[in-house]
Amino acid sequence: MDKADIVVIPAGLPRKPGMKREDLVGVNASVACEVAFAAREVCPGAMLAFITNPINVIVPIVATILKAKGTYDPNRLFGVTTLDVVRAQTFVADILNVNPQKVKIPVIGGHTGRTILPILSQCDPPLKGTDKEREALIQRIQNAGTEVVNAKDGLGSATLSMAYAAAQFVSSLIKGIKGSKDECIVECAYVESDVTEAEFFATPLILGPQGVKENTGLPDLDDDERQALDCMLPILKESIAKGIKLGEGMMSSCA
Ligand SMILES: NC(=O)c1ccc[n+]([C@@H]2O[C@H](COP(=O)([O-])OP(=O)(O)OC[C@H]3O[C@@H](n4cnc5c(N)ncnc54)[C@H](O)[C@@H]3O)[C@@H](O)[C@H]2O)c1
Ligand SMILES: O=C(O)C[C@H](O)C(=O)O
Repeated sequence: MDKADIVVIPAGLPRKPGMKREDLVGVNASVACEVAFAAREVCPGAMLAFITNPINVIVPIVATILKAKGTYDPNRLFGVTTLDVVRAQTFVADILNVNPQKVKIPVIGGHTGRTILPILSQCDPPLKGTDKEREALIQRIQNAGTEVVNAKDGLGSATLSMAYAAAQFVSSLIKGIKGSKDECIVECAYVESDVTEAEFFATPLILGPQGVKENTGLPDLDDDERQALDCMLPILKESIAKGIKLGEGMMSSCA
């Protein structure tokens, strides 16, 4: 890790069938801040990309600790939510019978249950379908992680698809660092944000040499999506408050 520009953190316990991602916070919070502290010792200024669950809580924990230590840069701390986008692309591509890599679809919010909000109204190519079909698709995207955890029956969570998603996200971070003038590098990720009343929130981000170059904000939303956003915000805010409180409590144990 010495002098690394990017540190990707996949360490931690995966859930077992019947568990929620938040059930992992007791064990994984300490993993997250130990790794973050080590990274700050040997590669201050590195971009930190956390895969460790529960993302919605882990990122606020790490931000709180780093803030207190004076080493926090909100543009360089990411919760990796790329897998939600990859899933949305894949399931939409199945329906449209197109190459998943050609599907563009923002997924906003956080990384669990209803906080995962795929914005189907902005899908390119456009997606048609009844309200019932759209609702089923949204639920499939939101529950895909649980589907894998159940299928693996105690042997872990999504591995290959996560590796693919992480490779895509990190490639984009690298392209951003290299500062390609001709290319606008955009990825959704869970970062500190003032886009909604949730202090951390995933939206499409333009990446550059310093990490987040620009937060593009909320995509256009239809009425159902706006309602889903309103429903998700209290859930997300509760997780964030929990993360901040845990982060404050963990300062001495992680140092
Ligand atoms: N963000 C996402 O979309 C996403 C997707 C998949 C998995 N995850 C999360 O990633 C984490 C890992 O999941 P997995 O399925 O790869 O689990 P896994 O058990 O296959 O791998 C976890 C690895 O972390 C290591 N580890 C555990 N505690 C550690 C510590 N204290 N220090 C260093 N290494 C440690 C283990 O030795 C193991 O190699 C879980 O928290 C899981 O929920 C997130
Ligand atoms: O679902 C999990 O526990 C792992 C990961 O968050 C996923 O979405 O696959």
